[in-house]
Amino acid sequence: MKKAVLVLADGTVFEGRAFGARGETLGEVVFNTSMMGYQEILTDPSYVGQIVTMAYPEMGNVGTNPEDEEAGKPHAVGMVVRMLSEKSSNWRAQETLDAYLKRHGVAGIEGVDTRRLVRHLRLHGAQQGIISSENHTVAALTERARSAPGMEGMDLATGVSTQEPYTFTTPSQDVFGGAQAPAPTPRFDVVAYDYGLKRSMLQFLVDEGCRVTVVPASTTAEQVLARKPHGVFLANGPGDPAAVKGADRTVANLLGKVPVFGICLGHQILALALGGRTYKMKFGHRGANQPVKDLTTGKVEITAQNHGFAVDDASLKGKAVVTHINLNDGTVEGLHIPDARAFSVQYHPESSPGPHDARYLFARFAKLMAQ
Ligand SMILES: NC(=O)CC[C@H](N)C(=O)O
Repeated sequence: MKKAVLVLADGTVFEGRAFGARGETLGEVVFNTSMMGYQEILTDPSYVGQIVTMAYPEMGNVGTNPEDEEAGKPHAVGMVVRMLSEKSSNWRAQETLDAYLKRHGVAGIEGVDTRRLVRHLRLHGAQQGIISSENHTVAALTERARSAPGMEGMDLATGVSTQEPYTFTTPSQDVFGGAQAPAPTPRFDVVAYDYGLKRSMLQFLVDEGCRVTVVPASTTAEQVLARKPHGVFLANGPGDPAAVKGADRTVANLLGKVPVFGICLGHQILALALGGRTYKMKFGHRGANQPVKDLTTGKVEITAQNHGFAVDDASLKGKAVVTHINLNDGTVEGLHIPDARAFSVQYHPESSPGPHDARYLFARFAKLMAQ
């Protein structure tokens, strides 16, 4: 295999071998502690502009398949792994991870001391970096990574959002049982803002009896209200929430008029709509093992997460109730605005990949719409 390097903006170098597409890729280097689900992670549009390091040491052993795609293609711009499994060993596998990334033009590096890399990012923060299998000097690569703009101020959601509205009616799939569960008869019309959404979120909404209309991020509140929806869903997405053009004002104009449920970027935008502030975290939360406490019940959920920004609790000035916190660092994980029939979570109740502890939140949204 061809030699490759990962060079961070602070000049740290990691050597390894190229896999996936050859060449060079630049992005924010982040780490994910999930042991499985690399295909769902790679295809999650929230990873636009990011190179994902998988902390778990062996990747690629179940190959890739058409059902585990969260969007039509991988959105992460690069992948860093300790050991790449050359063989796919799973009844659903259709392509190796290497061939899959090659086909989609995504560069990877394997054989990297990912334990050192993760510790480095944890200590010094997520930062821009380059994977390269071309023979450039480390100094040149460092300089390029150093001068690349960071995530702050980046409106990446508008770029990945759908151009046209569309209807989504597919329920979640039972990959073990083979056939799909029949979709329940729709009871609710839901408008879903696409900031870079994962398909499984829509499937779980359909499972709860929602007829989902997905709309572009730039859709105005008036256009949405004209559809007379029972509820509005704010999806996840890449980049800086504060940079998503007009999103805070749009959501502010929806609050109080229709039930709202937000996930991740959607949660952050909901906070901005209330006049709150979001900030860039040092290295974020990415993985399938983040403990979150529901302050209203005292219950702890193990959650899937993927975010690099967070809501500043103090900036909300009591306009929302903080319902959930992260038990690792105390950051805000959930909000409730009782007067406006709106709630949101920073984590991913659809998981995909990850534990199913929080899937009840889709039912909570349905209950809110039924009232
Ligand atoms: N998954 C998401 O929606 C991520 C939201 C935002 N881009 C962040 O990194 O915090």
